[in-house]
Parts: sequence; C-alpha cells; structure tokens
Amino acid sequence: MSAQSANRRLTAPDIAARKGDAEAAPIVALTAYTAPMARLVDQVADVILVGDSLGMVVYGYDSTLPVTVDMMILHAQAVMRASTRALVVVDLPFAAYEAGPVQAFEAAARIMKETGCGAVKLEGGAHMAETVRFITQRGIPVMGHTGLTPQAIATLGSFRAQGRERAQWPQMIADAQAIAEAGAFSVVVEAVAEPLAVEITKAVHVPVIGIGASAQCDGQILVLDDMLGLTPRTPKFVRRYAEIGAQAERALADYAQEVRERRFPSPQQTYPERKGDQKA
Ligand SMILES: Nc1nc(=O)c2c([nH]1)NC[C@@H]1CN(c3ccc(C(=O)N[C@@H](CCC(=O)O)C(=O)O)cc3)CN21
Ligand SMILES: CC(C)C(=O)C(=O)O
Ligand SMILES: [Mg+2]
Repeated sequence: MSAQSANRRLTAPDIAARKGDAEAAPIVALTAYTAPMARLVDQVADVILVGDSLGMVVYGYDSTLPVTVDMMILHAQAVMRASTRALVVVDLPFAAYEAGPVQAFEAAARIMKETGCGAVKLEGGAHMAETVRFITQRGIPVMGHTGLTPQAIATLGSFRAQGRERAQWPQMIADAQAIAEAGAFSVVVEAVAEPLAVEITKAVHVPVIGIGASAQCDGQILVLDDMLGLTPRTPKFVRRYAEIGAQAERALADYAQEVRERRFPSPQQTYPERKGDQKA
C-alpha cells in the first residue's frame, strides 16, 4: 500500500512530503483524460495528470497550443468522477496563464471550482516564479514543469531533449529551483539529459517527477496512451508496457470479417421470440 490513509484522496502536501523520505517509494504518475482510463490509473497511481497532451492524443492536433480551459474542465470532471484515491492535477493550457499572475489565478481557480481537482500544473522556469507564488499564496497548489515545455513548440522549433550540453545546466537547474522556491509542491522535468535530471533532483527541495529524465528522479510520469501502445509513434523515453493498439486492430478486423460472413451476431447475441401465453 502507498502512504495513504483509508478513504482519503492524496493531497498536494502528501506528495510534497515524499521528498527526502528515504523510505518512500518513487511517486507513480500517469495521465488520464477520460473516466474509463482514470478508473484504471486510480488503482495504481499517486498522481493522475489531466494533461494538455490530450490535444494531440485525443483531438489529433499536432501541438498542445489549441487546447482551451473549457476542454480541460470537461476532461478533468470526467477524471474526478472516476477516481477516489489519486491526486488529480490539471494542466493550465497555452495562453490561459502566461499574461500574468491574475490571469493565471482566474484560470486555475475556475478549474478548481468546476472540477474539484487538487492542483494545477503550468510550464516554465524562473519567469513563471512570480505567478507560482501568487496563486499558491491564494490557495491553489501548483506543480511546475521545466525542461522540454511543449507549449513553447513555436519558439523551440521541435520537440527534442533539452540540456544535452553542460553549459546549459546552471540555467535549467535555476529554473526548477525558482519554481520550487516560489511554492510549487512538485516539479515535472521533461526530456532532459540524464545527468542534468540527477542534478535537478538533488537541487530542488520538492519532488521532481521525471519524463524522459532519470530513474533517480523522485517519481515518474508517462502519457498513458503511449505506455499502453495506443499512440502510433512515441517519444524515445516511452516504454510500451502493452500493445493495446495492435490488439484493438485485430479485434476490429475479426468483427468486420464476421459481419461480412454473417457469423455475427449468433444466437447468444440475439433475442428469441417469447413463446406460450406469458404476459407481455
Ligand atoms: N503522446 C504524447 N506523448 C508525450 O510524451 C508528449 C505528447 N504526446 N505531446 C506533447 C509532448 C511532446 N513530447 C515529446 C515528443 C518527442 C520527443 C523526442 O524524443 N524527440 C526526439 C527528437 C525529435 C526531433 O528532433 O525532431 C529526441 O530525441 O529528443 C520528446 C518529447 C512529449 N509530450
Ligand atoms: C507529459 C505530461 C508531463 C504533460 O504535461 C501532459 O501530458 O500534458
Ligand atoms: Mg502538459
């Protein structure tokens, strides 16, 4: 069992307390966007992230930029209805918070009030520290996200690993530290050189959750659809724990063939006529 008391959902402070506890196992985090997936993830994870990656994974956009607060709220409501144990964290989508602390508070507060989620996540380093401080001081737990920040795709040019050169490390360590010192209860570090991830994990006083980072981080997160083998192409850092997409393909081919050969439905899947003088 995890360090979770009966009948209580994990909270942001519960997750923060996992830093520096040598006994504590690494934090298990996964994304979920829908009720059926949240029901599954809630049985194993400490943290469920309703990630803005849903724009790419569920809606087929080629970046996360078109995702709106309204979309995040609908998916977060479904995830909250289908989970009872894990802390649910909801991504603030692109352009919902970058204009300043007040804009960020308004978006984050609306998400918390309309979904009941336990925290929000936002992307960015030192330049977002003031925003993190403003909204945490007003009662909204914030998870940071540094390293590769997909909402910066238009300025980055492509999704690729960050901090492969040691000269970049001091700034990247300072970015994660600034977010933690501003009050974030945890920081996601995405797609960075492994030894940099180790340095960030040592330097930051709250749990560092890695994705394409290091096994030495305080926890790991993956996009659920990637690790289940539901997405056609996955980043280098994904381990596919199942090939559900391939299984679904076989099931669909079987169904199509059986329909065409009139082998589906069979008597088990049809209603016989009621015989005799039974009441209707
Ligand atoms: N399904 C899914 N899974 C994710 O993990 C994910 C998303 N979508 N959407 C938003 C971002 C994009 N992500 C990515 C995508 C690719 C790499 C990657 O490994 N890129 C290659 C090089 C690619 C290039 O140079 O064009 C690399 O070696 O870094 C990393 C993170 C992670 N995030
Ligand atoms: C991959 C995780 C960290 C994320 O931000 C997302 O799914 O949107
Ligand atoms: Mg995201």
